[in-house]
Amino acid sequence: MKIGIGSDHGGFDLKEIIKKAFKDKVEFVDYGTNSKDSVDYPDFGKRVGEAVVKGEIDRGIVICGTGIGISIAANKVDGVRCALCNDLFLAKMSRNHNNANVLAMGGRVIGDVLAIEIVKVFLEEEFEGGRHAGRVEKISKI
Ligand SMILES: O=C(CO)[C@H](O)[C@H](O)[C@H](O)COP(=O)(O)O
Repeated sequence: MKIGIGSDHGGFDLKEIIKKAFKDKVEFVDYGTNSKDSVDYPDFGKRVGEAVVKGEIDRGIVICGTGIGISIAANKVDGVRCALCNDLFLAKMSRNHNNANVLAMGGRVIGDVLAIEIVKVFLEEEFEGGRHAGRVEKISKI
């Protein structure tokens, strides 16, 4: 699976940890940032969101300090369903019910071990379709 990943300075450390943890299982495309120097999270949410919609990557992961700003930015890209998941249940539901194509997390909110488990769930869980398909379709028409 080809995963795009991006962060601002608040998510940079966690981005690097996620890349290292999944390096044998996942092909990552890193959309930056590349250091802890202060940057603006909308730039990275946009890059990853656009890459998903263009089909350059299968799914995206975006990380800022809280996960809030970068998820809002990614969701501005038409076709993106970015879910801010700072726990395992939300990560599972984001795939099963919402067919989320981008995962957002807060690098200043959750620990490394939990974040790795969240990514694992996000990558493994599938969309259930059925009654959820029409709802997701309605989202795309908004
Ligand atoms: O959490 C964020 C936005 O929702 C970002 O990570 C920002 O970095 C956060 O707003 C804090 O910014 P700062 O410039 O590092 O204080």
